[in-house]
Amino acid sequence: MPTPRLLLVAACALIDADNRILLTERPAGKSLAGLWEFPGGKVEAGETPEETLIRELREEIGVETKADCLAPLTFASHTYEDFHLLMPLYVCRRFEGIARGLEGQQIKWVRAADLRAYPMPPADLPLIPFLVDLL
Ligand SMILES: Nc1nc2c([nH]c(=O)n2[C@@H]2O[C@H](COP(=O)(O)OP(=O)(O)OP(=O)(O)O)[C@@H](O)[C@H]2O)c(=O)[nH]1
Repeated sequence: MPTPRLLLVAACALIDADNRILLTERPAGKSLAGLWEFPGGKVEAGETPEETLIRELREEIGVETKADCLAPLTFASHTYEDFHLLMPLYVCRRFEGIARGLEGQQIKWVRAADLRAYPMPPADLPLIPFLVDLL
């Protein structure tokens, strides 16, 4: 079996003053619909992962942040059917704005210990212990 193409996606664990993490629900019609994920998206040509996250946080949930406020935590490396996902996970505690689902998606602030109650894409499951340790 040939190795599927590599897809670079940047994701962010946004953390509020109560140490809760923001999850967003993948909308109906998309792949992995209904699963809860970290905000983020594909790194487009000419973007750094930090630029991707600043753009996606603005577009998806109306939150403003800066590259300085994005700290690398860990990454996911997972083979899906059509691609191999490489997904750096950043942590961000400093942001402006009140997060809301600007694309019609549900959002939830979740304690690290409760993350497993939310069905997540398989690539995300190995990331949970890093957040539990951090928080
Ligand atoms: N943003 C984000 N994407 C994730 C996570 N976990 C995970 O497997 N992914 C995958 O990474 C890709 C993110 O791409 P995207 O979110 O920009 O893509 P998209 O909305 O166009 O989705 P689509 O290409 O499935 O239609 C998706 O295939 C998604 O399933 C996560 O925690 N956050």
